[in-house]
Amino acid sequence: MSEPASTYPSFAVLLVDDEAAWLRSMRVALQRAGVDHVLATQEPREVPELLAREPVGLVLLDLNMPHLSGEALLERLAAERPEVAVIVISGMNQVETAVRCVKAGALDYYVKTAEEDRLVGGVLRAIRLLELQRENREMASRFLSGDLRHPEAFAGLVTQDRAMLAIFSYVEAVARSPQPLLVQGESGSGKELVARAAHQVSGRRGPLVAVNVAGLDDTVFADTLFGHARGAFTGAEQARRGMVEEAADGTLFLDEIGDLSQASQVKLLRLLQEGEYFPLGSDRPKRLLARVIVATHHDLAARQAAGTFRRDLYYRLATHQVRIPPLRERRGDLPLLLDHFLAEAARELGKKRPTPPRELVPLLGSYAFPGNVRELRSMVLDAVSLHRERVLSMDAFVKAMARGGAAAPAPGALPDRNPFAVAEHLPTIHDAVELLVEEALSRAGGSQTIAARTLGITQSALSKRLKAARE
Ligand SMILES: Nc1ncnc2c1ncn2[C@@H]1O[C@H](COP(=O)(O)OP(=O)(O)OP(=O)(O)O)[C@@H](O)[C@H]1O
Repeated sequence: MSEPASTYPSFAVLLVDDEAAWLRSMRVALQRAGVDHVLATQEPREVPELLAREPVGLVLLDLNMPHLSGEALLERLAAERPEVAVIVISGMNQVETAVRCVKAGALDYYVKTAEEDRLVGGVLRAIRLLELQRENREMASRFLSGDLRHPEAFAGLVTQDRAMLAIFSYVEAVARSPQPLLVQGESGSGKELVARAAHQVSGRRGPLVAVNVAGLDDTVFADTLFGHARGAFTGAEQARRGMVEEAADGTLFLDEIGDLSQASQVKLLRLLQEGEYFPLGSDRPKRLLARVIVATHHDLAARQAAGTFRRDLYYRLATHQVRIPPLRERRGDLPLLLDHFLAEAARELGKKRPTPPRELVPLLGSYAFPGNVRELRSMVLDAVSLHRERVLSMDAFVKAMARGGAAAPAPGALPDRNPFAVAEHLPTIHDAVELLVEEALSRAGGSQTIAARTLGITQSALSKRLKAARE
């Protein structure tokens, strides 16, 4: 489906006033505040036809106009186009009129003499509200249909996990929002891939510019993001564009945001709040034209609660957020990912794709994967590079798991419900252990190594137990 190029908001704002000078100044003020799509008319009678032709989501309506009064038009719009929001702008500061307008369906009421900033602030708040409502509706319909409009953007993310697919739907639903997107998840879980997909579905024409902000001191952070003017500091012989400018009309992806210093947090907050920034040594502000996506492997809410991450910045960043589940919470993806990485490794190494032994997936399923998908990928690459026979050896995997702290059973492996809760008669401890061992061996395809790992005991302990049971 073809979609319009990215503009903010996703709908047009229509100004209706018989005063040409007010229309002009309001249009400029809104455009300066980043509202790209502004239409204007001096003729209230044209409005219904304009609404039929243009994707208008918000009308700023003057009350006192010749031919058709603002109040009459407001009533007509409320009846015929209830989905279009109306903010009334009146020359009069009359409470009764304001109450009447709000009762008739106006979203808000402003007096024309109010400071322009207040009026623009009110319009921006209304736009934000309408965009959130639109995103909500879109999300609800996507969850119901389960369809992705741009599956190709997510093609690099191999998964059939329901939680992951729901995240893709969400990312699509908020793709056009100018609000930041926060992507959380353990290291190696695919945060950067999700950020890239979000950029791809945003319809933004500019590039995705990625900056890892961990370990950047505040001066380097400011210079990297905002750039500098010529002569801004000793050695600054040339002016330099910052990453914010490089990412114009695209996406600025700030990775490891949880590690940002306090001073840099203030700078980022100001950038997001004001939509403007100053390159170092320059007194000419530049506009933020990029959408910001941030990622972290930390729990940002916990950092905020602990006081290491600014609360105001957290709330700015967290309007839209996703948490990528760790691989151990989506073990159903293991066969698919294994397949994908085996093919990838064989291609990279110029080898024939090896056949994985039957026991490999259960073995991988018993492991916690602290390094998530990245760890699985390198395990597979390592195993394929050592591989000689037709069937892939499990040795490389067993060794890699031991290095990754595999002795402990995988966290999260405990069932949600006690499996004995449904048993009419409880088995004795001896019988329960026998049954457990039998089940683990059957799931491990008879491999004692894997069964022992699943049970959280050493292989020699399992083999002793089996011997004892046979005697
Ligand atoms: N669902 C997936 N399908 C295919 N490959 C994946 C998937 N998830 C992650 N990967 C691979 O795992 C590696 C790590 O992914 P990515 O860089 O997106 O993780 P991250 O969460 O951003 O990690 P970090 O926190 O360390 O920056 C990449 O090589 C990527 O190709």
